[in-house]
Amino acid sequence: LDGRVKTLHPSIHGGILARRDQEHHLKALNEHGIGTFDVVVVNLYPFYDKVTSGTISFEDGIENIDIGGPTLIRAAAKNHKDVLVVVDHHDYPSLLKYLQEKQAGPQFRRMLAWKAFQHVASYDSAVSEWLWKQSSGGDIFPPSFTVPLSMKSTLRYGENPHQKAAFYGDRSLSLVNAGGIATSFQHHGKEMSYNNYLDADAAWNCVSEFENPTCVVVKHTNPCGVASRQDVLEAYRLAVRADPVSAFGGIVAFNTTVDEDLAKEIREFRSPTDGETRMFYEIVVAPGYTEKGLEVLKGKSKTLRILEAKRSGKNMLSLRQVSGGWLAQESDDLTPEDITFTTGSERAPTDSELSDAKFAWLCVKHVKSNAIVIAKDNCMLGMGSGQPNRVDSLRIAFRKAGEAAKGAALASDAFFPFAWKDAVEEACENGIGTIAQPGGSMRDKDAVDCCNKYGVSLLFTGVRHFRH
Ligand SMILES: NC(=O)c1ncn([C@@H]2O[C@H](COP(=O)(O)O)[C@@H](O)[C@H]2O)c1NC=O
Repeated sequence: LDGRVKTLHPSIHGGILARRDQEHHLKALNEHGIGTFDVVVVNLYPFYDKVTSGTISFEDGIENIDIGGPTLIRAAAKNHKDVLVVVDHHDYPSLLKYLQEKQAGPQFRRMLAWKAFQHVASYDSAVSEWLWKQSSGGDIFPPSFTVPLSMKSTLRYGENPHQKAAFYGDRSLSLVNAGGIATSFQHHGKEMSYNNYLDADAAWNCVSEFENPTCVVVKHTNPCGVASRQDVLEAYRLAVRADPVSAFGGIVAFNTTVDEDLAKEIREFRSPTDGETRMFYEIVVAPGYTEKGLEVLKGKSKTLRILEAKRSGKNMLSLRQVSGGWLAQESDDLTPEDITFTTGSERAPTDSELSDAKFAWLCVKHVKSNAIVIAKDNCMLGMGSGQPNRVDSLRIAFRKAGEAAKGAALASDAFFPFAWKDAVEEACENGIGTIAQPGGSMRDKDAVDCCNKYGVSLLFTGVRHFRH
């Protein structure tokens, strides 16, 4: 059958599966003239590499599904008491040692068997994911699926030092060119911590949204400074100035290559709070570094983590754990280009107000709900995040923005419920120029009336950007 049935034979599988401590098993082998196998080493057809290396026909995909290999592996792993099974070249030295010393303890055998079944499960998950893609017409929610994870590193600790932690890479086919923090390269610095991964991910995803040279500063997964400028040095200074206290110890992300000048600025910039303290960051993330830029950024200190990342992919399946289960959703890929900003107030926004509103809207998407962002001239002036009510988030954003909020744009990640004295009124009283919000509240009209009273332009986006 064109080689489809080579090892699927009783002479082979009998020799692997026969229990050496069972007289009748050995007798049966003898009767059929079958010998025993002590070691099974298998390299499976490279299905993963084949189906991820560009276009491959459905027929070629099918032919690359290994059947004999996994069958050998499973048989040997089941009978690991008598047969050593090796699927990973890293285990060749220990195997060699066994072959020389002719002894392998039960723990070593069980470890090989564990690895064998894990290897086959991961292989099958790729085959199954591929077949789902071929058969589901684009449905990203299979009724069941297996996520192939492999450990990238153990971590010193988790969110807190009393929690053990590790970092796993996801080998799902859909993520093969997905980029993002999980596949970033660390040029320099201390080992990444659990919280570092979360923060770097938030910073990288946010900065990747912007087309113009942009700097995003993240603290505890929230962007606390964002600025876009043709001159990225200026973008960096503005992003830090938005909230220098929070930026201290934060993560700084750029969507442009970091060169010598920018690296010097990152290293030398003094905190705008006192003009003296040199800013300190946990991580710098960028799509690339010039040789000199990297050298300057490394400096004398060994601590600053320097990551080089590729743009995170779109159309991702986003998974999140709850106790006893996982929630799955499409990633939030909407950009301002996908959104119609409809004027709801009597006064339409000026071009620059509309541009401010779009910038604020991009930022607010990355802030934890309830989220409010105040922005002007492609620069975040203040943000309020994670408050259980919108009014508090708004007050925090205004407090951070200060006087600069006058005439600026405010984005709210969800509609204003307009209960009690509402946030809209407070924003208008504070001199905001434009408000962008999804709309959809039963009391949208109150928000419109309020904006008309103050001459504020109000934009409805029709979509919201909750981030829990
Ligand atoms: N005591 C604190 O408030 C505090 N200690 C550490 N952090 C921040 O937590 C993050 C690092 O976490 P870890 O220490 O788990 O690697 C950094 O962003 C660091 O600046 C803190 N949070 C700062 O806002």
